[in-house]
Amino acid sequence: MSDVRRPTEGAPLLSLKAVTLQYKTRDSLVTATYRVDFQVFKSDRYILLGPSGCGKSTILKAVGGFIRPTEGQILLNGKRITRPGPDRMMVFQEFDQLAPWKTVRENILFPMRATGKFSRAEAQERTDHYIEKIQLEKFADAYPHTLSGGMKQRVAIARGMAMEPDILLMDEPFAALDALTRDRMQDELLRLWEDTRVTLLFVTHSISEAIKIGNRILLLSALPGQVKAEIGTRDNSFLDAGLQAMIHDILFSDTATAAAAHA
Ligand SMILES: Nc1ncnc2c1ncn2[C@@H]1O[C@H](COP(=O)(O)OP(=O)(O)OP(=O)(O)O)[C@@H](O)[C@H]1O
Repeated sequence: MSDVRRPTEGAPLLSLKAVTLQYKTRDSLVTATYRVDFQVFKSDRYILLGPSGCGKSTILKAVGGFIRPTEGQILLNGKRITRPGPDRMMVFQEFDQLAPWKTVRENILFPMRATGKFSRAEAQERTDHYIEKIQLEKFADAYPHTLSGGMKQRVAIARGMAMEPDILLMDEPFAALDALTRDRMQDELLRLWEDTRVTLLFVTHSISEAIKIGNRILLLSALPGQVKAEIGTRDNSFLDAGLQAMIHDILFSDTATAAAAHA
């Protein structure tokens, strides 16, 4: 498959500028990320990679508009994010993210109609298109509890993509799947991306998944998450053991590293 690199021109779609994210509880203050900077361009498959608890999901929640930075700015298309919106769809790790009382078809259709972004006819057409893309035609009228974990994740991805968001936020969407299904789902996501060129912001703590899915990878340090490096990948770089070793070294070294490039 062809790779999309960071465009050398044009404004970024998403910018995080010195973003500090904190959780304040009655008796504690957790700093999840400290002054994180990065930019995502249209059609990037941008990966947030780092050890457990380094604030990856918290960054995704902040881009989703669910929490506000204590310090810094998050801009989408040059505008500050202040609340959730249909321009940012989310796919979670959990299999229970679909509405259990709605069929596959209704789950995919619902956000398109609820937000009024698409007419009834357009929404129906887009639903059929995505059901075909994820090869669940036979399950279009099935309820989520009758689907496997992988099938549910395909529906959640189709629902997100069908909305044509500016950016699709994916929080370890394949982490709860068995290794074989996970591998297939990664291939399927890349196929869907080829069709849609949707911008992805994808969280994982798997180095191999990051290299396979991403065209750009942000490496974060342990809590509080700080940027250690940013790496660009190339076609078939998931076969590149050297890249895996380099990422491992950067992630687990003590010193912060300046942005690294993998030509
Ligand atoms: N609602 C919350 N209240 C208080 N602290 C929280 C809350 N959610 C997360 N945290 C803390 O913020 C830090 C970052 O959590 P976050 O879930 O963003 O990490 P992560 O990198 O996504 O981890 P993982 O890879 O394990 O999912 C952790 O120390 C976590 O305990």
